[in-house]
Amino acid sequence: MDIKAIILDEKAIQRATTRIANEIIERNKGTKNTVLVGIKTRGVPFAERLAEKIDEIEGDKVPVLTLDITLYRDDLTEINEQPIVNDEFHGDIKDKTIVLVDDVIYTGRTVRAALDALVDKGRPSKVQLAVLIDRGHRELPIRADYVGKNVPTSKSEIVSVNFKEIDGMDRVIIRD
Ligand SMILES: O=P(O)(O)OC[C@H]1O[C@H](OP(=O)(O)OP(=O)(O)O)[C@H](O)[C@@H]1O
Ligand SMILES: O=c1cc[nH]c(=O)[nH]1
Repeated sequence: MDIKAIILDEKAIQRATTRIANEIIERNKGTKNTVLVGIKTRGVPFAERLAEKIDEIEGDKVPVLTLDITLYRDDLTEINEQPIVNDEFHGDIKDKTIVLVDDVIYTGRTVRAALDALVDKGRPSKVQLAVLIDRGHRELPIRADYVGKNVPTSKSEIVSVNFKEIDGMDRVIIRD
């Protein structure tokens, strides 16, 4: 694995997380009716970190739910197979403000599948999207409301987000 660049280090991830947590609070004038929904795999620890930050800032414990979407797409190829959604989601989202959380947005297909899964579970009052990295190359008309960092990439590159909870370290790298 050739690391071409370290885009964010641990401190930078912390700063981006704090900023997004503040933006979520500001945009929604608090977080009273808010539920964070982390998209597996790394959307989940990111959502948990955002919830922790929101609690620190607002003293408000927002629920974190987990959405399990398994992609059968190899990010290195141009094959665009549809994500498979596994039904592991337990929580009431009716009339809630949902913030979908993922580590990376690329084609947008994962988020589209997550939106489909979500509306099957109930009718949220609104859905917003938070990502740590937007690497461009969208194939669907989907954009994030909260972005840690926009990273211009070529299609052949891969952005890897590493979180301590899963990978033993915090960093975001670009590799070939
Ligand atoms: O916008 P898209 O083109 O759908 O790509 C973004 C998705 O790709 C990554 O997931 P990955 O498939 O690597 O699964 P993982 O998170 O379980 O590792 C990332 O975590 C996003 O969920
Ligand atoms: O480069 C990419 C593309 C999709 N998802 C990732 O996590 N990285």
